[in-house]
Amino acid sequence: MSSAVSSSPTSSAADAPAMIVLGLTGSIGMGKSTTAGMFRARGVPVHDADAFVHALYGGAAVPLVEAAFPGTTREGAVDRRLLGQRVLGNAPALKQLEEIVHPLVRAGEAAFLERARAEGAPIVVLDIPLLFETGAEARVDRIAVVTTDPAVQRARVLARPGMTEEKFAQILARQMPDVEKRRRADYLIDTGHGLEAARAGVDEILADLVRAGD
Ligand SMILES: CC(C)(COP(=O)(O)OP(=O)(O)OC[C@H]1O[C@@H](n2cnc3c(N)ncnc32)[C@H](O)[C@@H]1O)[C@@H](O)C(=O)NCCC(=O)NCCS
Ligand SMILES: Nc1ncnc2c1ncn2[C@@H]1O[C@H](COP(=O)(O)OP(=O)(O)OP(=O)(O)O)[C@@H](O)[C@H]1O
Repeated sequence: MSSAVSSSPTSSAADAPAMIVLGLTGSIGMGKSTTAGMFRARGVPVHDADAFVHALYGGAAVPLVEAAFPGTTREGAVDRRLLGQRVLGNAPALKQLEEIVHPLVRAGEAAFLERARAEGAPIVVLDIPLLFETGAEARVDRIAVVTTDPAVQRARVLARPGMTEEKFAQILARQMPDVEKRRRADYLIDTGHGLEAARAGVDEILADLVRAGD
């Protein structure tokens, strides 16, 4: 794990204590959600962009998605399998979907940050799969990249129900390569050595952030 950090945490109000925003990212199957859960278990508020999208697909995004991709919603909810079939491997369609979804995710993230600030949280985590790809670096103070060996990643992803080699390749093609993400990270969490090792990594990061906030 690298502890090299350059920027200092920022605060929206001059008299309020600074809240440190940690960006958490990683490619498909690297263990991002599991690691985000470890931050949550330590009492750190987490905003999970993938989970937020999934929730939107049972609410605000449904009419927008149905209008753009007719036949991909069922009984008032987006069918992610059908939608995935429509957009994965079709770059313009995926871009169109991202243009619908990403502003809603940004708004949800802003509301989350506002709530966390009001509650006086010292540290929060933004779990953003496309952190580097969408320029979200500018919205976080530090970046942790969840990573492991590509063979482990591959085995994990292909073990998922409904996952195929083709779908995996299509998603990977839309994500910045892991090696580049690692290069840009302030911290690395390797999920290839079990849950305890990853938890220890999470605790080291939190200790470092607490020092940075002092
Ligand atoms: C294509 C969809 C319907 C597939 O749904 P499904 O439940 O099968 O997959 P899930 O959402 O769990 O994502 C699987 C993996 O793909 C990654 N991923 C999702 N969307 C994208 C994307 N636009 N570009 C690159 N990777 C993506 C996720 O981070 C995750 O690692 C869904 O991922 C989606 O709606 N994506 C577009 C919205 C988006 O950009 N989400 C990313 C976070 S804001
Ligand atoms: N530290 C760890 N030790 C062992 N297994 C792990 C660890 N972290 C994650 N895993 C396993 O790896 C798999 C993928 O994890 P997870 O769902 O958290 O990945 P993800 O990066 O959020 O995936 P996606 O981006 O595709 O949603 C799961 O089966 C999970 O149990």
